[in-house]
Amino acid sequence: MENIVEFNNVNKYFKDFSLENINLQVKQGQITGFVGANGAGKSTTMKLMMNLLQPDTGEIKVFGKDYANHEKELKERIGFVYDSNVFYESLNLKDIRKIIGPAYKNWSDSKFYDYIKKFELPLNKAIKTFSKGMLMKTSLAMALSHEAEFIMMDEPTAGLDPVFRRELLDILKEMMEDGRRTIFFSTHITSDLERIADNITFIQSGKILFNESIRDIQERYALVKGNANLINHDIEKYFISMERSSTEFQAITNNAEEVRSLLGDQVVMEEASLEDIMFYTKGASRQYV
Ligand SMILES: Nc1ncnc2c1ncn2[C@@H]1O[C@H](COP(=O)(O)OP(=O)(O)OP(=O)(O)O)[C@@H](O)[C@H]1O
Repeated sequence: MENIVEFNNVNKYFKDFSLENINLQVKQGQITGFVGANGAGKSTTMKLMMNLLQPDTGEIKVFGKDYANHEKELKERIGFVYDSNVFYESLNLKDIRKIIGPAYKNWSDSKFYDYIKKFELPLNKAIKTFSKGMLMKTSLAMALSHEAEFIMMDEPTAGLDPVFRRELLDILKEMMEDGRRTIFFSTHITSDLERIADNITFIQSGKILFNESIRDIQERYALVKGNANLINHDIEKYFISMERSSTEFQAITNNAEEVRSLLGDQVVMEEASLEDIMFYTKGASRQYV
């Protein structure tokens, strides 16, 4: 499978924060969810992906090409979807089409009008009257109208009501059906990931903790429960977090296969939710990752 984005040993230093040695691949034809706590470095990583920031060291390639020599082509192929209004507030969608359309080689007016209709957006109303969800759909319609193959979104569902959120996720899923597009989006909402993501990239304090398919993550991690007398140093090293009383323990492992082979029927193993995995991995990362 082709990588749409590749970060190779990327470092970016700010005064009080740095992205450290980022190695990251975004796979073609898939939806990757980008998660991490507030301030972990998600927006900074996405700005690097769009060339709004440049790395201090390391290499970034998009569609196998660098920005230094292919900026215009890459910008044509990428759609950045956001929920804030970057246009004059009094403009409507018809005005915006006239400004944005000519900027893109592959712009299609008919696609634009199709999406506006599909997303039930008003053509003649000023943008300042749009809700957050409508702005998100506007931005998505723009990206799809210039045939963006790689769609990047910074927290697309934050602040949307549950009905609208599900509608937007369904639109994203539908967009993926012809297999030509790739989506990379940041979110704090794990149910969004469970609904649509194929892969998860997890960043913490400027470092990537994992970048894997959801299926692999769910196979690798498990909740383990059992009698406290089963715990010894050899077992404990497979746990990224553990709570223990004098009689029982409950732990989370990132090596379910090994724990199963060591403890088998003596313990109960259950699927860990993404929320559990992120919560416990975060706490454990200083020690184990
Ligand atoms: N231009 C800049 N100059 C200096 N520091 C910066 C700059 N941009 C971001 N930072 C710092 O980098 C850190 C990471 O910020 P970033 O916006 O990438 O996090 P995030 O994961 O997107 O957070 P959130 O989920 O809250 O949006 C923060 O501590 C922020 O203050």
